[in-house]
Amino acid sequence: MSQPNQPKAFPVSWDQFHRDARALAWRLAGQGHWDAIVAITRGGLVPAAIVARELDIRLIETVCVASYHDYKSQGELKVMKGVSEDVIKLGGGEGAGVLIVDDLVDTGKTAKVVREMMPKAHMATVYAKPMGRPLVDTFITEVSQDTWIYFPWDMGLTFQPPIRDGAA
Ligand SMILES: O=P(O)(O)OC[C@H]1O[C@H](OP(=O)(O)OP(=O)(O)O)[C@H](O)[C@@H]1O
Ligand SMILES: O=c1[nH]c(=O)c2nc[nH]c2[nH]1
Ligand SMILES: [Mg+2]
Repeated sequence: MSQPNQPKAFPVSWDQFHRDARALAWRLAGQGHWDAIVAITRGGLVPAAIVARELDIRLIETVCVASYHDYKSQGELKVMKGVSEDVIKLGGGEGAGVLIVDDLVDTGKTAKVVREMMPKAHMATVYAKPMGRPLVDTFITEVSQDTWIYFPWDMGLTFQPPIRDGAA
């Protein structure tokens, strides 16, 4: 189970996230036409907005899943809102033509639950860890399982002690 106190840290700035999400859009653009995006809230909302802008996708749905209830442990996975039948049926059923977007896949628990709702959808994340990687069709950057990704919306500017004072 991943935790923010993982030994390795991968901090991502807004600029970096925008570049990586755009790179994801470039990759997806070469793979066909998408009728709709299903964003996995909340982390998937940000890359979904960027991908939707780049690929001119106007039909955006959410699936509301929460798995990490505090910053210490992965709680039970909860689906708070599913995907509308209209979106699932779009490209002929089972999510064909639908792009599922999330910020990352870690253990793959979240991706597995959402994929089961739309088996023919295309799952895309910006980042992936090895355990979850088999559940994702397209991603940009892989980090090791013992790395915690720090997203820009979870961070703020803070003082950094000089390296000579023992900063890691
Ligand atoms: O592959 P997994 O182990 O399931 O973990 C990945 C999920 O965990 C995080 O969401 P989280 O449930 O923390 O909610 P949030 O998007 O609202 O931050 C992240 O945004 C992914 O959706
Ligand atoms: O901010 C986050 N960083 C991560 O590495 C992660 N893994 C699951 N959920 C996560 N949230
Ligand atoms: Mg999430």
